[in-house]
Amino acid sequence: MDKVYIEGLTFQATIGFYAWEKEIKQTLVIDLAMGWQIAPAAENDDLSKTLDYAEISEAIVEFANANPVDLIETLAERIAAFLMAKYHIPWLRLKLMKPHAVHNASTVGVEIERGQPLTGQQR
Ligand SMILES: Nc1nc2c(c(=O)[nH]1)N=C([C@H](O)[C@@H](O)CO)CN2
Repeated sequence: MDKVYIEGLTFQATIGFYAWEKEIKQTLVIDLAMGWQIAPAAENDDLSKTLDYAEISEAIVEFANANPVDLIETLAERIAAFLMAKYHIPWLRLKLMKPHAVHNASTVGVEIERGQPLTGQQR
């Protein structure tokens, strides 16, 4: 299956279970792989036939800031559902990290896979 990637998308958002976390913004980092048939875009050299990683990166940051939640699990699920619906993405793997949450860990996070990978016939 072909994929379009965004790795290390780093941004600030309000996220966290504790009251003090609702008053600040914290760093989040996303790695995202999206199943997509890239041949039509390549054949026509046409951005409109693929997933625009620049547009999607902006959409993720806007969505995260418009939808503050407690848990990174909740944000990961909501971003996945939002992207799949808006961009008709059949399958994605999303890793959401909160690097400064645990002082003696380099990062913490969740990783989810949603949807169905494209089969050979759909490629
Ligand atoms: N599995 C999770 N564990 C924790 C989360 C979370 O979102 N998922 N969040 C917190 C706090 O918000 C933490 O980041 C503050 O130190 C704790 N554990």
